[in-house]
Formats: sequence, C-alpha cells, structure tokens
Amino acid sequence: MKLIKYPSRTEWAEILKRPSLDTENLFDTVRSIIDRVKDEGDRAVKEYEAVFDKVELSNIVVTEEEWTEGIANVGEELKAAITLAKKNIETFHAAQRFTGQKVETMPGVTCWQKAVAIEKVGLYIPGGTAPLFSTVLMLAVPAKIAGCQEVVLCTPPGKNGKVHPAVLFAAQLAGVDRIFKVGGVQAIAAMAYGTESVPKVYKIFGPGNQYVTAAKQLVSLRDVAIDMPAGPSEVEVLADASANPVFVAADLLSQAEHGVDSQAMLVTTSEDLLLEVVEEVERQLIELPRWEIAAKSLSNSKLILVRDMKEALELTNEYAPEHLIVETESHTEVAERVVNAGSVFLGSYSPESAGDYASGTNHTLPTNGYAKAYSGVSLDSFIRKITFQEILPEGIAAIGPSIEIMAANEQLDAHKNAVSVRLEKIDNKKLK
Ligand SMILES: NC(=O)c1ccc[n+]([C@@H]2O[C@H](COP(=O)([O-])OP(=O)(O)OC[C@H]3O[C@@H](n4cnc5c(N)ncnc54)[C@H](O)[C@@H]3O)[C@@H](O)[C@H]2O)c1
Ligand SMILES: N[C@H](CO)Cc1c[nH]c[nH+]1
Ligand SMILES: [Zn+2]
Repeated sequence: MKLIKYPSRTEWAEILKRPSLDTENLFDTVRSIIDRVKDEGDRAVKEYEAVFDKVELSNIVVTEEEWTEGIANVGEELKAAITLAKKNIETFHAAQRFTGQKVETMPGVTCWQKAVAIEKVGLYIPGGTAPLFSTVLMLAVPAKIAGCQEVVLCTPPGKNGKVHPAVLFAAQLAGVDRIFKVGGVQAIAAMAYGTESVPKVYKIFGPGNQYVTAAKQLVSLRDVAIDMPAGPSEVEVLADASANPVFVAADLLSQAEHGVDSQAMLVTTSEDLLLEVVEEVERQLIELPRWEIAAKSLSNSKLILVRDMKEALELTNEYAPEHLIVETESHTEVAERVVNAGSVFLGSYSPESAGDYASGTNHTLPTNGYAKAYSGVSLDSFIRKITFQEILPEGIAAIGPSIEIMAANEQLDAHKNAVSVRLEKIDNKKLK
C-alpha cells in the first residue's frame, strides 16, 4: 500500500486513479466477442465458455434436475443465512415502492405517473473467482417486487460445468425463472441480442470484472438498457484518531480480496492511526486464504494522510467511492457532507460486509467514480414511470392559447392546429 502524506491538490488526480486494464485493447477484445455471439448465438457462447471458463458444454441451460440436485447440496445453515438476508433485502426494497400522486396543474388538467415493471430482465452473477450468490438476492429480489415478468440469470459455470449450488438456491428463493451457464462478455451479449437458448432482455443488471463492465457499456450504446457500470469493488475508509485500526484494516481487506483490480483507500487525519492500520493489514493479510489476490489489489491501494476533516471530505467527494465507511467521532455530521458515494456505512459497527450480504441495502453499486452521477441498484432500476394526463374541455381552454402561441413560434403549425380545432369546438358549443 502506498503511504501518501499531505498531498497537494495538483496530485489528487493521480492519487485517485483506479487500476485499469489497457482500455483500447479491452474494448477491442470485448467488441469482437459481442459481435460473434450476436452473429453465431449458442455456438459462439459455447466456444467462449471453453476458452475462458475452461468448460465444454453441450447445453447451456440449467435443467430442472440440475437445479434440484444442486439445491440439495446446500447445507441448512447456509440456507437459513441466505433466507435471513433475503428477508432484509426484501423489507428495504419493498419500502421503496413508488406511490404516484395525481396532480392538477390547472383546473381541468390532471397529470400523474404510474410505475410499471420492465417486462424482461437479465441478471449477471459474477463467478470468475468467487460464486457471488449474494448478488442473486440483490438483483432478483427487487426484480420480483417490481413485478418483472421474465427474470433470467447468467453466471459462469465451475470447471465441472455446473452452477454453484448456493446460486441455484438463492435463485429459487428469489423467484428467478431461468438460469444459463454463461459468464463474462458472452453472457452480456447473449442477453442483449438473444441466442437459440438465451432470451433477449430489455435491461441487463449486475456487477462484474472489467470485461463484463465494458461489455455492458458497449451493448448499452444502442441495443439494451443497463443498470450502471458496476465494476471492480472499491472501499474508502474515512477515519480519525478515534477509529479502531483492527476494524479499519479488516474493512480494507474485505474489498481488496475481491479481485486484483479492486481498490481500498484510507483517508485519515491521524498519522498514528495510519501507521497502526499498516501493521494491522500486514498481520491480517497473511491469515487470508485469498491473500495473493488481496496483496495484489493492495498494491493499487493508498493510505492518505490529510490536514483536516474538511480536506478529507473534499478528497472523498472527488474520489466518489463505491463504498464509504465513516469511522470518525462525529460520523453523522461528517456523513451529512458526503455528496459522492455509492453506499455509506456509519460508525465502528457498520462494516461494509453488512451491506454486501444482509443489512438490506443493495450491493450492486457504481464504481470507477461513476457514483458522481449514478445510483446503485434499487427498486427504481426495475421500473419505468409512465406519465399520464387527462385534460377536460375547461383544461384545454385554459392552456390551449399558450400552446398555440408556443407552437406558432416554434414554426410547428400542425401542433398549433391540434389545439385550435378543439378550442373552436368549445367556442362553438358556448355560442349555441
Ligand atoms: N460494483 C459492484 O457492485 C460489484 C459487486 C460484486 C462484485 N463486483 C466485482 O465483480 C468482479 C467479479 O469478477 P470475476 O472475474 O470474479 O467474475 P466475472 O463473472 O465478472 O468474470 C468472469 C468472466 O470474465 C471473463 N474473462 C476473464 N478473462 C477474460 C479475458 N482475458 N478476455 C475476455 N473475457 C475474460 C470470462 O468469461 C469469465 O467467465 C470483481 O471485480 C468484483 O470486485 C462488483
Ligand atoms: N462488495 C461487492 C460489491 O462491490 C459485493 C459482494 C458480494 N459478495 C461479497 N461482496
Ligand atoms: Zn464485497
């Protein structure tokens, strides 16, 4: 981890850079995979599964038997944990239901919005280095609450050609309709364009590595909607001298272990804390089964000492982390001043892992600074709001003359006419 003391503002851009693959080549590679899947369907999908996931598949559909057999391998303890998490995620997302109000903008002019679920959605569940069955809940639970009619899921199979049993269990619990053994770019392309097996969907959701994220961005340019760019995980801990270095180190490592391109940052006003965290990270790292991945990702990570909390917050808002843990004396006050972050965790007993699994919030969040403009997945991500209006004769009489003047000035006479013919009818009735 790089230790940086009192950086000047001119250094910020360099310090806050995310680790990334060579973008030029990344997009070229991804584009060529998408094109082949679009043209050749299942055949190309199977070929890419052999290349990237090292598995020869005769059928990419998870059958009823595979589903049942897989679920039977999930232990009761894990089932109970997943069930508890699902309940909290459901409670939090159900509370986000939209209740549109009818608004009378003028007498006789009523406008309102109605939430309507996206009919066909595709969920991507990462599985390159860890089977993220928690992500199934994060995506399928709000999809079902929203009322999506067709919920399909793609995830990379293991080397045995099977989907992880806990992914199958979570999918069944949350109400997923169909599962396909497809990962990476080929999964995104299959859901964007459809293949013989995988249906084309209207919107694709889910996190993934840089290949998956680039694929989502490319297909969304023209052909399908996506939730947001949810790439390699990030966490920033914003801490002062009151923070517990053991907790801080554990939180940094919890995201560092996701992948070699994850990033963990500490921004602190306390040099003592910073030094204690360095020692603690080293101590905890060697105990981790995924220490090699975490160690690589820590080489992208920074511990930054700043002059005061004002500067800490400015740096944080510029970084716009996916996750922000605030471990300071007055965390409520500090949190009030956070404007750019995906999900914020307050106080010593709110580890980021809680949001990853079971507190109820969604863990599919914008990375790479996109938190400046995007929200994480929520119930809203699965609906559209259609506007309605009903205008009575007295309403068109009230707004019609203004519409006529505006349309005439935009030189759009047909628009004006659509109002004029109605106003004339109303006038004629009055004359009679
Ligand atoms: N932002 C979020 O909300 C969020 C949530 C959970 C996980 N994540 C991130 O998701 C990622 C999961 O990554 P992962 O790799 O474990 O799983 P993944 O499922 O995203 O990617 C695995 C797939 O990548 C493809 N791939 C690998 N190397 C490739 C190459 N050279 N060319 C083309 N395709 C290639 C393969 O098809 C493989 O199936 C991690 O970076 C993690 O941090 C983010
Ligand atoms: N931290 C990830 C989001 O960046 C989500 C996750 C799933 N499992 C564990 N963590
Ligand atoms: Zn995580």
